[in-house]
Amino acid sequence: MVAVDVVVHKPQAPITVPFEDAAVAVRRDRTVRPPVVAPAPRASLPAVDVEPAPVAVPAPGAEPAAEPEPETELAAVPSVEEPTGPEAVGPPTPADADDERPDRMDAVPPGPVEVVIALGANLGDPKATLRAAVLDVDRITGLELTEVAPLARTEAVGGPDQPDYLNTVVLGRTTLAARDLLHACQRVEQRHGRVRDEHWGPRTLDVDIITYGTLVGSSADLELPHPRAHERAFVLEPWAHVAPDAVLPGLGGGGVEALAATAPDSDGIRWLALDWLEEPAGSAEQPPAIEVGSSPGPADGDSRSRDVADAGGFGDHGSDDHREFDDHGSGEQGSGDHQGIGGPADLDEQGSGEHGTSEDGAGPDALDGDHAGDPEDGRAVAPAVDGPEDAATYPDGEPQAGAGSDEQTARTVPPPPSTLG
Ligand SMILES: Nc1ncnc2c1ncn2[C@@H]1O[C@H](COP(=O)(O)OP(=O)(O)OP(=O)(O)O)[C@@H](O)[C@H]1O
Ligand SMILES: Nc1nc2c(c(=O)[nH]1)N=C(CO)CN2
Repeated sequence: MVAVDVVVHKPQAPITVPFEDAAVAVRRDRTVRPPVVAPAPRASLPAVDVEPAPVAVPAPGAEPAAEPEPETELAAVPSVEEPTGPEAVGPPTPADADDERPDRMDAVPPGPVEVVIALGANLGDPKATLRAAVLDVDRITGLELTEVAPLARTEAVGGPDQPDYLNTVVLGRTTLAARDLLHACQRVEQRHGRVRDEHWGPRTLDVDIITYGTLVGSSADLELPHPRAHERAFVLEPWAHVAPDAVLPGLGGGGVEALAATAPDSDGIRWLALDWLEEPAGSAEQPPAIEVGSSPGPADGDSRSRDVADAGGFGDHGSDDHREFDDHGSGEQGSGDHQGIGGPADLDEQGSGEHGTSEDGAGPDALDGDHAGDPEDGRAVAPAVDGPEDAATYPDGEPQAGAGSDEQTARTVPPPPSTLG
């Protein structure tokens, strides 16, 4: 506590009546403050018409302004940047970690914000899970997917010994606040039996928000961009295929294509598959919509095995035929014309890029002939990723449980993938 006592003695005051001393005492300390004002209510959904107050964004390189002394406990109204504008916010404050007050992660954006979401799985039937999960993510109220990246088979990074992962990313636009999007993604994880028990351990499904517009910020439960995205080829590589010009904002950020090439795990990208969203016939059950606006409840182990992955389940966006997705054109973040995905002709036209030759995975005999490239010219192949019944084959000939059955001869560089919407 800081306090001060001031005493003023006025024995020589020009007063005609005699007196000994006149003293005035003033005591001031900082514990007495104006009454506390209740925090602002949390932005609720789908109140997209609520305009958050802008937050001053320092110019790049500028010294942060000195913090003014807070006058009350009123929580600052959070801000979300324009999708294209710069945003820089400081590290989390103690308040972020200590309480549930709204922060910028709760701000409902004034307009749609472009987002990138990464999905990964290495337990159960990862391919089927990811297909279903993409549909589930697409059905999140307040989120519209625009692109689905190729499916990448990737060596596990960190954690215990575990099977390879299948990874992909989806691009979209959302009118949700960042934290509401996180909760919706966590509900998708839980639908697929996600249980958090081991750090970087194997999982049926992981859904991470990689970017939310250009928002750079951190709170106790959400950091944007994802703090490890810049060093994860298993995120960057599929992302770069649908948005080669994309830029990852924030510390360590940069051009996604360049980051993908230099990421420590770039050699762990075994292959990429194009037409992986195609579902075997006879699984057209429509999943319920993912609701948003509340925190996900505890994981429900019974909910994981729904077989929902019919391409028609993309709500209003698509149809059963992935080629129709292509015809809808790519989103702003996407990469243009990519008709006829998965066919060898497309691959020949577009070349095989840096991963063109075959060195790991099964031999060409293991591939569906419709999708295999020409093994003689060393070009990339775009594998069919059809049924889980296909035998997994690895360089050492040993099947592995985790990443399913989508093997091929090479790490591949396919043409751009499915476009939704
Ligand atoms: N951008 C983000 N996307 C998803 N979760 C995030 C993000 N930032 C922070 N988190 C928090 O991270 C917590 C742990 O997430 P999770 O268990 O998926 O981590 P992980 O997948 O094992 O590791 P990693 O975060 O390295 O991918 C979540 O409960 C969530 O609150
Ligand atoms: N290849 C790969 N490795 C990982 C992944 C992942 O999705 N793919 N996720 C992790 C924790 O999120 C840790 N390691």
